[in-house]
Amino acid sequence: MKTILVTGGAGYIGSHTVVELLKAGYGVVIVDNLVNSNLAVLPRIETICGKAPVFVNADVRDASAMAAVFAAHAIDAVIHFAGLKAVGESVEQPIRYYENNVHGTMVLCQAMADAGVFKLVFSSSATVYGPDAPVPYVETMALGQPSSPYGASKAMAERILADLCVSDSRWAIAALRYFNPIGAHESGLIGEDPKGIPNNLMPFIARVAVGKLAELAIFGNDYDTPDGTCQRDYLHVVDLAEGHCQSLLALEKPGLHAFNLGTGQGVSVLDMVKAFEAVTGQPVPYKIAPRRSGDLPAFWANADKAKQELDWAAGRSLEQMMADTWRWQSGNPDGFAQE
Ligand SMILES: NC(=O)c1ccc[n+]([C@@H]2O[C@H](COP(=O)([O-])OP(=O)(O)OC[C@H]3O[C@@H](n4cnc5c(N)ncnc54)[C@H](O)[C@@H]3O)[C@@H](O)[C@H]2O)c1
Ligand SMILES: O=c1ccn([C@@H]2O[C@H](COP(=O)(O)OP(=O)(O)O[C@H]3O[C@H](CO)[C@@H](O)[C@H](O)[C@H]3O)[C@@H](O)[C@H]2O)c(=O)[nH]1
Repeated sequence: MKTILVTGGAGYIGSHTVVELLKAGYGVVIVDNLVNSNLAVLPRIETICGKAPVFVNADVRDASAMAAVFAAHAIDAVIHFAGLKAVGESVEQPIRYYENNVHGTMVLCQAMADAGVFKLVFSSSATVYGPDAPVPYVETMALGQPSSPYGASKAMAERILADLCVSDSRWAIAALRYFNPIGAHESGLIGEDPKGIPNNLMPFIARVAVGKLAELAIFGNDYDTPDGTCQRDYLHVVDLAEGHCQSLLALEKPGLHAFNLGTGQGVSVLDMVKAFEAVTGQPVPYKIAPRRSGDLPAFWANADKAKQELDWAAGRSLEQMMADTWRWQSGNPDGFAQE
């Protein structure tokens, strides 16, 4: 049985990926400092899978703690989710973001090399293409100039990982560029649980529908898009989790391999509201508000490379994303905090 170290495995995408890894027969060791997650996710993972991951409460920037993890467990590969992800917060706290996302990745990689582990799957983002890239984004495009420290931290980490691969041919790294993951596990037991008022569209819609927030503000309806609202490539978080399992197979080839993980379809903010209402029957009151600084009008993936090289495609429908989001939100109105 292969054992995967999952940093940030208590978080939103990490927890769904841990479920898919356990189901696929991997052993899992989670390292998470719980800065944006809750221990209550662990028994829920065990309920879904019938088995539990090992959990280590540690920070990936803590070199001695990471050395201890590699000494205690025979790790075959690492999936590195641990990072901070709020775009607006990163503009206010750039050093905290670079320190966590860039320095954290460097400490992890050094610990891996010291332990003789050279297979890594890295959580990157569509934002690395930068604001000027033509749509759809394709992996052959150069990294752009992301406009936020968060986006820049992901692009910097990718550059460092590319340099590592040049320095030592034992490294095999997949940089997975996620588009907009939404939805929840179909069990309704785990899902996205942002602290405070959500920044992202889907959890905001879900909190309006469950009565925790009064109305959605749609940030701009005067973009040059079919209905004037921004378009994004929303994919089901379980499809994304499966993409991580598939990408582990790509780690047989040395070097840095970038993959877009998205559906290839752009969906507008208004279409998201309509789809949620149609699937759940819950009204989502909204108002049109000014544009949000830094938002791009529209972007989506060319996901052909993942299909060809990973045999992966985002197959779950928008309807399923909405139904699963609502099952999670309505069954857990206070997220994991109620436990
Ligand atoms: N959710 C998205 O829309 C999205 C899009 C593109 C990329 N990503 C990236 O994917 C990864 C996972 O995102 P998510 O949505 O699951 O976020 P999340 O905040 O739910 O999960 C991140 C996890 O990492 C942990 N963590 C953060 N810093 C840590 C550190 N220094 N040491 C140990 N643990 C630490 C947090 O406690 C949390 O459990 C992040 O790197 C994020 O930047 C997310
Ligand atoms: O209350 C809200 C929240 C969002 N939006 C709009 O909804 C769309 C999607 O916004 P959001 O869910 O915040 O996603 P993005 O801004 O596309 O950013 C996400 O997707 C990027 C690409 O993967 C990642 O880099 C980011 O971390 C992640 O937050 C945008 O047009 C927003 O203007 C609203 O109208 N109202």
